[in-house]
Formats: sequence, structure tokens, C-alpha cells
Amino acid sequence: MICSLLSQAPLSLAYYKSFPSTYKIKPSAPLNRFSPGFLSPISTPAIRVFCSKPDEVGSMASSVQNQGSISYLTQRKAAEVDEILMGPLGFSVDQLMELAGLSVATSIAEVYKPNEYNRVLAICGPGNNGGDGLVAARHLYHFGYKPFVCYPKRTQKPLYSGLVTQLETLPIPFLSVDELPVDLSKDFDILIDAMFGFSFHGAPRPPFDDLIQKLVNLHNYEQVQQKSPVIVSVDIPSGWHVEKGDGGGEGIKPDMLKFSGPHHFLGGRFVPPTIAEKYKLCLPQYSGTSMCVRIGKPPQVDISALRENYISPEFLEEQVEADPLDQFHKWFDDAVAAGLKEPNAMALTTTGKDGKPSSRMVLLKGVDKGGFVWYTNYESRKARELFENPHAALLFYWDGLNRQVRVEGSVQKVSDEESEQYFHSRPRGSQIGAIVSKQSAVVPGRMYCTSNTKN
Ligand SMILES: NC(=O)C1=CN([C@@H]2O[C@H](COP(=O)(O)OP(=O)(O)OC[C@H]3O[C@@H](n4cnc5c(N)ncnc54)[C@H](OP(=O)(O)O)[C@@H]3O)[C@@H](O)[C@H]2O)[C@@H](O)CC1
Ligand SMILES: Cc1cc2nc3c(=O)[nH]c(=O)nc-3n(C[C@H](O)[C@H](O)[C@H](O)COP(=O)(O)O)c2cc1C
Ligand SMILES: Cc1ncc(COP(=O)(O)O)c(C=O)c1O
Ligand SMILES: [K+]
Repeated sequence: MICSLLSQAPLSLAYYKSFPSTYKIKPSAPLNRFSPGFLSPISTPAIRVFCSKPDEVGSMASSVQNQGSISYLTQRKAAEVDEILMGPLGFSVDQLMELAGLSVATSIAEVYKPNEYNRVLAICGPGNNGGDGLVAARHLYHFGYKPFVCYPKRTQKPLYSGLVTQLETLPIPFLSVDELPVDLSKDFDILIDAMFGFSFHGAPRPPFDDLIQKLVNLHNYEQVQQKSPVIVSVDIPSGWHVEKGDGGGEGIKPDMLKFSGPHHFLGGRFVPPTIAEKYKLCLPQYSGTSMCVRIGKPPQVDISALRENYISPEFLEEQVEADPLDQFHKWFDDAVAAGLKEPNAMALTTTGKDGKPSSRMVLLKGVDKGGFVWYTNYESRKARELFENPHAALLFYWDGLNRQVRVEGSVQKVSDEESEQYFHSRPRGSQIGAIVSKQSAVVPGRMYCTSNTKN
């Protein structure tokens, strides 16, 4: 259920009614230009990443360069990078493994939600790739998944026995190879292939030969089954030649970390500039606080199949504040406490005299009994429409909380003093931007700017 608060004069709560109707909006203007007020949409060119050699596989330290193509590190160079990181650059293997395992877990959580893909089997090999799998299993447990671990060749080093102890105390069950079902598709939703990374060589030895075969076989089961588990390969698909890839085409076909497939993530947001320079790594832009970044083709999605299962605590009419503004404050505080990004972002819809509505995002800068306050340019399109028709609707949507607030009402300008005060509270760059950019106007090019407007 989405909880929905509709504030009008008087403010009231709105309930959903469900009836069979669909609408289609035909954009009346071509959707081919950036909206002028969007937060620096093109200040830094996005790195376009695509794979120039789809049959090849790079290590986790693969780099992005040559205007958008991926370049690869050889097996020797990847190992060399490890040695430098863990030698003169002072990193410990524990540290790098923790970062790698956390990146794997967060990438999985980004794509496969725990309410749909809950049962995870991490198949871990004897080396550091296996260690990445052990760390990922621990994080996934805390993210709400139910992980199992198959770790048939345990390495007797304190790092690994520590990781095993951490998992056992959660508790995460360890399964022997014999305990695994022949067909993994029924018991697991996600299979983490953390058997081998860049130090793999030759043909896989037992018991990993059979384990790899179990993952390969999944594609045969897939034909008779509707849903089969997804395979997430850490660093490289185990069994693939580290530099030549899946030569015979008979290896594991992972769903994540697969060049031709939909989900390929690159970690490495810790690589110091000295390494990046030495190996000519042109690292991608990581966003926010993410340790890894999606690269390659964006996933193809069936829009009609996108669906969330909204699970919210019960919300009864008697729990609703008598004054919708009080309810708004409560929910706003919840949105802030939940750590949502820009909880004050709201869609503002205006309609000019032509009766055609237009919406855009603005930031709420204050709210009290007098109304909801935002700031904008008095010469913008929305300002013109509000001049023609001083009525507007606001919409807040707090993803994660499954709540929206709808506000409808009449609009007035705040006082000049209040406007001035807000303007002077803004960072210098925003002030300059507001002065030189003519909001809502098409900019003929990057070389042009005007100086006749002011927010
Ligand atoms: N770069 C980074 O930033 C970071 C890298 N990290 C991770 O480390 C990974 C590299 O780790 P790694 O060097 O320990 O090697 P890995 O591939 O796990 O396996 C070696 C083991 O497999 C065995 N083995 C080999 N071939 C075999 C075969 N045919 N059949 C059977 N066994 C075989 C081999 O045994 P051996 O042949 O030596 O007897 C040895 O025991 C890397 O891919 C990444 O995931 C992160 O943890 C930290 C940050
Ligand atoms: C998250 C977000 C917040 C925004 N906040 C504001 C704002 O507070 N004031 C504003 O004038 N524009 C803001 N913008 C830009 C507007 O969405 C819009 O592009 C711009 O105001 C021009 O709109 P108009 O041509 O319909 O008048 C924001 C954009 C985004 C994506
Ligand atoms: C055009 C414009 N004006 C105003 C704002 C509000 O920004 P600030 O919080 O810097 O005042 C934004 C934010 O995105 C904006 O894009
Ligand atoms: K692997």
C-alpha cells in the first residue's frame, strides 16, 4: 500500500480507488533537450563504457579508457597491481577483500531484491576470490538475504578462519559438496561464483570441476523451468581462461559480471592515483558513496513487468493527525530519519491560461500554516503559468517509505525580503548560476549566457 496524504483547503486524506483505466500521454514537445535548471546535468561528460571485445574477460582492476572502451589487464599485470597495493602502498589483503566482498554484496542488492531473491549460495574457492565470496555472504546476511556457503577447500590462514568464524556465528550454514542438490535451481535464488579469480590456470581440479559443471548445467534446467537462479560471478566466471575468456563457449554464463549480459559492475573505488597512472587506468565515475559502478550496456527492462511489493506497517485513520500539516511534519521527519536523498524534493505542477499542465521538481525550503515555500526564477515558465493561473499542485514521493503527499492550493509570492534572504543564503556558485542563466530558456550552446535574469 502507498500511504497518500492530500492537502487541500481544507487539507484532507485521499484514498486510492482502483478501476480499470489506463492513460497515455503524448508529449506535445519533442523530448530532446535538457531542462535548463537541472543540477549540472552536463558539467562533466559521462564516461560511456562499452566492451570492445565481448568474448574477453578482464580482472576486477580492468580499466576504462580510449573514449569509452574497456581496456584489460593481463593476468600478470593484475597480480602485479595486487602486489604493489599490498606492498609499498600499505594495503592489507583483509582490507581489499572486505572492500571487494562488500562491493559484490551491494551490487547484488542493487539488482536482486531480497524479497524476491532470498536464498543465496556462495561457492567459495581456496584463494582470495573465495575470500571475496565469504565476505559477500556476511554482508548479504545483514542486508536481509539468507546465505549458505559451500567452501570445500578451506585455507588454514587466520584471515580465512576468521571469516569462517564470523559466518558461523551469525549463523550462516556451511554445506559440503555432497550436501548440495544435483540441481541447484530449486533451492537457491542467487548463486555466487567465487571459486577462482585471476590466479586460475589450467583445467579446474576436483571438486571445483563438478561445481562449475553444476552452474553450467543450470542453463539446461532453465529451458524446462520458469525461474532459475541467477549466477553472480566475482571478478571472472570460474573456469574461464583469465585472458581469453570462455573460449569454447561451454563455460558458466553469469547473469552478473557478464559482458554480453545485463549486469556488469566494476569495483575498485580505492585505487590510488599512482596505480591508475602507472597502469593507465581511466577509472569510471563512481556516484554517491558507492564502492562500485555499473558498466556496460544498461539492462533491458520490460517496463510493464516492473512491480514492487509495497510492504508498509498498518496505517489507520485514527492514527492520522487531525491537522494534515502535523501529519506532513511527522512523515517529513520520518523521511529525513530514513536517510532519503533530498526528502524536500517535490514535483510542482502548474497550468497556464492554455489549461495545459506542466510539472518539474523544486525544493521545499519551508513549511508552516501559511503554506509550502519554494524558490524559483520569476521569469521562468512556471512563474509565467502561476501569473496566469495562481493555483498549483505539489507532490512528494518518499521511496522506501511507500508514502506520497499531495498538496493542492493557491499560490502567492513571498515578500521581496524573504526572497533576498534566501538568495543570499545560497552558495556563491548557485547565486552566480541563478543570475547568469535565463531559466526555462533554450541555451543556444555552451558558449552563450545571458546576464539579465535573477532568481
Ligand atoms: N586485485 C584486487 O584489488 C583484489 C583481488 N581480490 C580477489 O583476489 C582474486 C585473486 O586471488 P588469488 O590470487 O588468491 O587467486 P584465486 O583466483 O582466488 O585462486 C587461487 C587458488 O585457486 C587455485 N587454483 C588455480 N587454478 C586452479 C585449478 N585449475 N583448479 C583448482 N584450483 C586452482 C590455486 O591453487 P594452486 O594452483 O596455486 O595450487 C589457489 O589456491 C581476485 O580475482 C579477486 O577476486 C580481492 O580479494 C582483494 C582485492
Ligand atoms: C531535484 C531538483 C530540485 C530542483 N529544485 C529547484 C528549485 O528549488 N527551484 C527551481 O527554480 N528549480 C529547481 N529545479 C529545476 C526545475 O526542475 C526546472 O528544471 C527549472 O526550474 C525550470 O522549470 P520551468 O521551465 O518549468 O519553469 C530542480 C530540479 C531538480 C531535479
Ligand atoms: C534552478 C534551481 N534553483 C534553485 C534550486 C534550489 O537550490 P538551493 O538549495 O541551492 O537553493 C535548485 C536545486 O536544484 C535549482 O536547480
Ligand atoms: K569467480
